[in-house]
Amino acid sequence: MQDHLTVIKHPLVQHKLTIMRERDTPTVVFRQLLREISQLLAYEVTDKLPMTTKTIETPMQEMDAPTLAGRKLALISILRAGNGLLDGMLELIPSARVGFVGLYRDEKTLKPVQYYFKVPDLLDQRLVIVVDPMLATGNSSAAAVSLLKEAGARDIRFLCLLAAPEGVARMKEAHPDVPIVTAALDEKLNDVGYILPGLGDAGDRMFGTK
Ligand SMILES: O=P(O)(O)OC[C@H]1O[C@H](OP(=O)(O)OP(=O)(O)O)[C@H](O)[C@@H]1O
Ligand SMILES: O=c1cc[nH]c(=O)[nH]1
Ligand SMILES: [Mg+2]
Repeated sequence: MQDHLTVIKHPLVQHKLTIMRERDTPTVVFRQLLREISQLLAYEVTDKLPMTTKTIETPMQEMDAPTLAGRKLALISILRAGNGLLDGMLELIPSARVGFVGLYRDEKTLKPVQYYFKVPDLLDQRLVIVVDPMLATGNSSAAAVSLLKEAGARDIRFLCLLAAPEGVARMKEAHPDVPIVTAALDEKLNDVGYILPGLGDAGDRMFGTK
């Protein structure tokens, strides 16, 4: 990936995102749409994976056919809301190793509080895709990426659903080497750190909490 920020404008992504944003969309629909969008976003965030060929036999003849070069992959979910993106991506990439970074935002300071960290080994040899639907201040994603770098990760991409300009700037400053893929770049944060127009609290909408 070359660009620091890639916004996926595919009609299916944008249509599903609009339904997710609507206040009255129920949890069951929100969750299903996040799963579907994650698979469309996975397509983009895994582009340019190294390929090789192998010789196969079709029913008609032998051919040299393209196949993944076996690059090791790790999907890292920032708990809790990251799990909504993770589930769909795992359906597409079932062999990926999976890690979890448990973080929540302190409502007053907007700083992340860590409560869990468990990641696959050999992170330095893997493409590491960090997933979290919301990039707001960027404090959570920047902290998660720092922890992953401390654990050895070198080739990292960040996948989210909505990004605020403030969060993109924060990530660019802290981790200019980490490309971001998102379905939308929204306008701004409100004075308590929520994305506008946004979709509200992704974790709450996904899990039916308040
Ligand atoms: O960019 P930031 O300002 O750090 O905000 C984004 C973070 O906030 C949300 O998590 P939250 O703290 O609500 O935890 P949850 O996933 O458990 O709901 C979201 O899923 C991100 O992790
Ligand atoms: O708008 C926001 C900001 C942070 N976390 C969310 O879930 N939503
Ligand atoms: Mg939340």
